[in-house]
Amino acid sequence: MNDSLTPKAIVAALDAHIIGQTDAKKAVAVALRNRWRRQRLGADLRDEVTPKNILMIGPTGCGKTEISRRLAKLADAPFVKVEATKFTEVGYVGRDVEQIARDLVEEAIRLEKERRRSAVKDKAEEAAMNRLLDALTGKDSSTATREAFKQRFRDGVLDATEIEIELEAAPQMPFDIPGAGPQMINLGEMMKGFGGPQLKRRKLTVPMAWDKLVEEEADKRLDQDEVSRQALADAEANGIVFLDEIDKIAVSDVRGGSVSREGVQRDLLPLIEGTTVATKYGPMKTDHILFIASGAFHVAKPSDLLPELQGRLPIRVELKGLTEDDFVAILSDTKASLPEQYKALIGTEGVTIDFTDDGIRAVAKIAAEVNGAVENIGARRLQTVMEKLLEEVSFDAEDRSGSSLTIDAAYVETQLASIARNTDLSRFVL
Ligand SMILES: Nc1ncnc2c1ncn2[C@@H]1O[C@H](COP(=O)(O)OP(=O)(O)OP(=O)(O)O)[C@@H](O)[C@H]1O
Repeated sequence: MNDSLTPKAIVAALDAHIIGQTDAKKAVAVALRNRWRRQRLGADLRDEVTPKNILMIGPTGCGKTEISRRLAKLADAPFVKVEATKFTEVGYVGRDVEQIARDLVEEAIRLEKERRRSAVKDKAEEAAMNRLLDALTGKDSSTATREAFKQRFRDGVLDATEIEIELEAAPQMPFDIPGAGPQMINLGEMMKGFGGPQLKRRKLTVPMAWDKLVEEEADKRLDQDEVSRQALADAEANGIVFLDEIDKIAVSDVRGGSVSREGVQRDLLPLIEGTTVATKYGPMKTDHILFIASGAFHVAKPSDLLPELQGRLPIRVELKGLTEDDFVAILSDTKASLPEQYKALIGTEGVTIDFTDDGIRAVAKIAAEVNGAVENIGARRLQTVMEKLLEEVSFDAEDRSGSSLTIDAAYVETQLASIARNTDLSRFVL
């Protein structure tokens, strides 16, 4: 992990994307830094220090997932999000929770491959280009023809052309056998025993074929054993699991369903306390995974969770519901904010859109109003409101090329006010 990721630096980096919620940002920042600190301890003490897992309490759409996801990205750490309620569904068997660890390893594998692909990029691209030219011009084509096609490819002339290429078939079965884990059949590996991996012909556009070929050529050049080993270690030491809706498996009453909910808590416990899960890359220890559990806790309270589980989530942070002013800040002060995204997207069609300050304020006001009148879904409301606001322009942007549009309070009013003020309608539309 990067030495410069001090708690202050982490909070500052999160501030660029998430408005407010300082307590939660500080808690995750310290948790991440503690991992860095632990790596610097002597071996005997290092094993004793377990992560101080976090319980985030706050209404929906206020930034719980976003903070955790951004933290993982910052740390380049494997991250998975799981809904705790998923395990209360019909057909659930206790060991399904182990799938969380397996998913984390898969994510670590993806990250590890991504890191290593850049090292073999040049060689992979060279080989991919040869295969692409074989497909476009035939294996026996002259150097001049190949060079000409290479140039056309680079100039984007072939972007809409479709070609057939041979790719390795997916290396494993497309479905998991519940609980099978390590015994999962790896078709790619099996086929190697029968003279190489299975190939499959696929028809793709040239740019898509290029991406697939580069990926395949890069993977061929990676030491798969080394990738697995490193990814497993990465998941064990740096993995972050976000357990959403933990409040929904707390037992606040004795009515139906509570047994299974308590059962899920019991099943989750070993994972959080530290156990070894069999994965197809080898056994994985879960002791040092950081768990961030989250829930609104409108009905159940944290004290309704099993005491053992409460003990494993010692850091409690409360996140606040977002106000109209927060919405203004989210729209104006975050990196790659929604208005910026729409501006750039519509800009590709030659239409310039600009948001005025009062336009932004009007969007924030309507989002807050609809949240109050219909259902409070937090900052997610901004997405639905913005989408509706720009629906018309998004649809016919190509006819407006060269024009510009100023989105001020008056424009927002005309587009949205009638929907926003009509509760029944906004229930469906916004
Ligand atoms: N404080 C905030 N600042 C900026 N954007 C926010 C904030 N809170 C939420 N958002 C945006 O709203 C969306 C939903 O937020 P998020 O996924 O973090 O919700 P959540 O609190 O985890 O809710 P849930 O428990 O329902 O999953 C995301 O796109 C996120 O970027």
